[in-house]
Amino acid sequence: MTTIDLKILDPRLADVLPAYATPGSAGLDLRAALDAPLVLAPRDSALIPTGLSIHIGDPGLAAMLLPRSGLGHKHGIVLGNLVGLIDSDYQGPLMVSCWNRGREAFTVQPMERIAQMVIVPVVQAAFRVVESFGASQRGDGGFGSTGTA
Ligand SMILES: O=c1ccn([C@H]2C[C@H](O)[C@@H](COP(=O)(O)OP(=O)(O)OP(=O)(O)O)O2)c(=O)[nH]1
Ligand SMILES: [Mg+2]
Repeated sequence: MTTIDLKILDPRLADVLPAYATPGSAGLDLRAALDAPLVLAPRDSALIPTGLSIHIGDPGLAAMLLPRSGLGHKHGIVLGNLVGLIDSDYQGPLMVSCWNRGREAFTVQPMERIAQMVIVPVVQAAFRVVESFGASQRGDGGFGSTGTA
C-alpha cells in the first residue's frame, strides 16, 4: 500500500476519510464538503470542495477523479471536466466539478459521496525529435481504420 500525505481542511472529514470500501476496490469515494444542500439544475455544474487536500509527492503517481457509476447512470451526475487529474505536486484543495448532464434537477447533500479518486502510475516521457518513424503495422491508420466487425 502506498502512503500519501493528506490534510483535513474541513473537520467533518476527520471521521470519514477516503477509504477503500472493499479489499479489491480501486476507487476512494470523495464527499461534498458543503454547508447546505446544493441544487444542480439540468446542465448546471458546480465546483464542490471535498474538504481535503493531498500531496502525492511522487512524479510516478497521479490521482484521477471519476464519476460514481450509480450517480452517473441513475441521476446524470458526472464530472464537468469528465475526468479530474491531480498532479503529484498539487497541494491545493481537492475539488470536484459536479455536472448534472441529466434531465432533472439533482440535490447534492452535504457530505454525500459525489465522486471517486483512483491513484494511478504515471510515466513521464521526454521527446526525441525525429524526421521519420520506424515502420509499424498500423502506420498512420486510425479513426476506424480497422473497421467495426
Ligand atoms: O477535478 C479536478 C481537476 C484538477 N484539480 C486540481 C489538481 C490539479 O493538479 C490542478 C490542475 O489541474 P489541471 O492541470 O487539470 O487544470 P488546468 O486547467 O490545466 O490548471 P493549471 O494551469 O493549474 O495546471 O487542479 C482538482 O482539484 N480537481
Ligand atoms: Mg494543467
